[in-house]
Parts: sequence; C-alpha cells; structure tokens
Amino acid sequence: QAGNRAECGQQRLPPGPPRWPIVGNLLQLGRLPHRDLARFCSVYGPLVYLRLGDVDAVTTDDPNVIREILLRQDDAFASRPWTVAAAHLAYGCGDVALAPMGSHWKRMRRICVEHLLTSKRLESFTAHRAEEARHMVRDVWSRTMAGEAVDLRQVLGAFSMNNVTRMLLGKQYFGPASAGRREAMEFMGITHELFRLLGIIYIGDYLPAWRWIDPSRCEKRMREVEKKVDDFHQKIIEEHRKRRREAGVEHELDFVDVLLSLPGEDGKERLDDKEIKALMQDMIAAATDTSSVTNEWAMAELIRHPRVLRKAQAELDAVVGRDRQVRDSDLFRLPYLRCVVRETFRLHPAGPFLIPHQSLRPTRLLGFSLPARTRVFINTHALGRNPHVWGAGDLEEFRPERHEKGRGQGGDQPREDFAILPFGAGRRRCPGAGLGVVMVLLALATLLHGFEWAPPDGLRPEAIDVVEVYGMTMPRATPLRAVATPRLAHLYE
Ligand code: HEM
Repeated sequence: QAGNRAECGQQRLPPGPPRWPIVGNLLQLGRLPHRDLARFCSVYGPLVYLRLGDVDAVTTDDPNVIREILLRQDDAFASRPWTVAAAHLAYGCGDVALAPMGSHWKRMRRICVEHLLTSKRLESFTAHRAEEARHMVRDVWSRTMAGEAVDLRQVLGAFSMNNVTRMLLGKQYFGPASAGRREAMEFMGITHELFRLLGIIYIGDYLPAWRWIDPSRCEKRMREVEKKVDDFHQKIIEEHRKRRREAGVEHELDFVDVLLSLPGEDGKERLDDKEIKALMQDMIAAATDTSSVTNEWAMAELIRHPRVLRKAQAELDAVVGRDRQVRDSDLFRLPYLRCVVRETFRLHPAGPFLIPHQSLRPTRLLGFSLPARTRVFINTHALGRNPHVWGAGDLEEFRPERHEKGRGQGGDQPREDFAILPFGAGRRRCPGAGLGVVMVLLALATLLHGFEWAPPDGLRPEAIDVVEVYGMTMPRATPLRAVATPRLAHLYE
C-alpha cells in the first residue's frame, strides 16, 4: 500500500476527519457505521477520505460522485476488496458478488445472467410464486383465526425463502410440501449468520496483525459457518446428482440442475463442485434476505401510515378487484404500490452500503488522487436522506407521492436514477433486480389486498419504531408484529 501511495506522490487526497496513528479512523466507527460516514459527508463534503488501519477508503452519499464512480469510471472501480469473511464464506471470493474484477468474475456472472436469471426462466416460476402467495395468505389467516398477532418477519422470510429455494434447489422449506421444519429453521439461521458475518467491520481486515489474535472469536465463527454451509450445499448437490441418475432429466429443472449440466472452464466437461456451491451460495444469500428485509420495512411504514396503506389498498381493489388474488401480471399496473416500494428503498435500502467496491489502479476523482486498492463505501442509506437531493423539509417522512411523475420534487436537483440506488449501477449492478422487484411487489400486494393491518397490543401507528441494525443487510432491530383482519375471507379457503 505504501508503494501505491507513493505513486500518487504528494497529490491531494479528498478531505476527511483527523486520524490516529496506526488505527486511522477505525475507532470513529460505532455500531451504525453508515450513520457515522453520513456525518463525515455532511462535514467534509461529498467525497470523504478515511484511513481504516492499513486500508485507504472513500465514502460518498452524492448522486454526482456516485455516477462518476459507477458509470464514468466503472472500469477503474468495479473490483471488490479481499476480506477474511469473503475468503471463508464465499469460497475464497470464488462467487460473483465478492469476486475481484477479472475473468473468473466475468464467467460466473455470465452463468447467472445467461442461464439462471433469464426472463424466460423467471416466467417459468410464475405458478410457483402464485402458490407461495396463496400459502402466505393461508398462513396469515390461520394465525389471525388463532387470535395471534402476526410475526411479519417470519411470514415474509418464509415467502422469500420458499420462492428462492424452489427456483434454486427444487425444495420448499416452509409449508405443506416442506423439506422439514427443523432443516428449514437451521437453514434460515445459517443464512442470517452468514449475512451478519459478511457485514461486520472485522478488525483483522484492516489491521492484519489482529487477525491472529482474533479477540472477538470472529474468524473462528466464520470457519464454523463455512463448514455448515458447505455441508449443506454438498448435500443438495449429491441429492440432485442422485435424482438425475434415477430420473434422468425428465423432471422440472431447477437452478442446481442447470449448473450441474453446464460445461466448465478450459474444456472441462462440467463446472467444479466448488464453483457450483459458490453460485448457489450467492443466489440464496443475495435473494432471500434482501427481499424479506425490504418487505418488512415496507409493512412497518405502511402500518405507521394508515393513509398510505388505504391508498395502496384502493389501488389494488380498482386493478385486481375483490374476487381473486393478485397475480404477477397485475404488478405492472400498480403505480402507487411501486412508489411505496421506491420510498421504502429510499429510507430503508436493503443494505446501508452497496457491496464495497475497490479501485484497480491509481485514479483521479473530482480532482483528488486515490491510490490503487482504495475501498469505496457508497452510502445508500445516506443518499436517501441527502437534503441536496430530497430537500430538507420532510426527509424522514414516508411519502410515496414524492416519486409520482412531476410531483413533490423538492431539493435543488432534478430527480433521476442516481437519487435512489437499490440495485447499484454499472457492471456490478445486481443481476437479480427483476426477480427481486417481483418478489417484493407480489408479497406486499398480496398482504395488503388480503388483510387490514394494525399495530399490535393497542399501540398507536406512530409508535411502531424504525430502528435499524447494521449488517450487509439492514433489518429492523426488532421483528415486526401486527394485527391482521381478513378483507377477502371468501378467497382463503
Ligand atoms: C429486493 C431484492 C434485491 C436487492 C435490494 C438487491 C440489491 C443488490 C445490491 C445493492 C447489489 C450490489 C451492487 C453493487 O455493488 O454495486 C447486489 C448485487 C448482487 N445481487 Fe442483488 N438484490 C436483490 C435481489 C437479488 C436476487 C433475487 C438475486 C439473484 C437471485 C441477486 C443477486 C445478486 C448478485 C449475484 C450480486 C453481485 C453482482 C456482482 O458483484 O457482479 N440479487 N444486489
């Protein structure tokens, strides 16, 4: 790194907070680092330099700077940093999401885009999604009949997990044809732990000497999760191989079947098991938590704002009617619900930062010089609260109307895509955005169409809190509970 910095000579780094010897700015990051970095941007400007132990880093919450990084200089900033968590939990950075820029990443990403996430393949799972929506309605209804408040984290988690595992693994983990409740809970638990470990700011990444001491036993935990996850994936691969031997390819093909049939690199007949497991891991991790976290936030905001809830329900009644359930094909005719989702992405992006990017070479940005391997934290949580973009007046207010064309502009910049970045941009943009949006809209539309929603325990709507916890994804600090009352009981039996 010292060599890098010399290459930049005495040229200017972007401004940033004063730093300590050795640790740099590490000790200035608390339990909610996205809020600390947002504070630095409001003090030092749109591009802030930080020294995190041995690592050069910048952060931004400004659409123009983000456009420069993700579009104009995409070729320079499209790599990912090596981290201890990625090495243990993403098959040595051998997946898509955490792989450095290079031929391996290109090949793995192409497999996802060309074989797994094509619109034809997503369409072929429409019937499964409809079945999962019906199953979710019955689940909520039975809890309501039992007089219980509904734990929406559980309900939405099961919906996402089932949709994703049916597409990927050909298994439904919750509900009637479930692969076993114990296995399901274990699987959910591992996925949450994986995300927690991938998200933490681990001191060993910034001060490598600390890695060998591992004071909080973090790396030990990563190794344990690595083993559990690997056993889980290997078992799934073996089950698929057995099924292919016994049934040929007669049955419906899930993602793992597709991966097992693809040729490998350099003339190899098939992909390696390690490559298949890295891809399975990415798809499961990237698709489940992101959509269920988004949905839980959306439901929390809707219950806090009964006016918005009623308006979204009126739109559903007008478009879908009250004699059938919502279908995939309705989702594109619900402009207000789409504004609700956009507003949720603004205030509660699935992750507080995009997955960290890293520069491949020394670069110039806004007239400043950045060394090679500078880590880039794009703060989407702060972008959605940037007063220069959204106006200072009602930033924290959940108001979907601000996304309606020609309304509620506020702020001193015209509204454009870089004002909300739920899926990133440029060559590292989320390849699952289409599927993600469908899963989010379908779950929300189904819950709002089917039930009235109110806070539990006689709370007032505004008493529902919006406190987040930090991680690679950013869920509510406490699971959301709510009281559901059937609106369309004649459809549930
Ligand atoms: C609401 C749902 C989702 C949200 C909010 C979301 C968001 C994101 C974000 C912010 C990134 C990082 C972009 C960057 O670093 O610039 C990302 C990357 C990624 N997402 Fe998603 N995602 C969602 C659903 C999905 C789904 C359903 C899949 C696949 C089944 C998926 C697969 C991926 C992969 C593989 C990457 C890594 C791309 C790369 O590094 O080249 N995501 N996603």
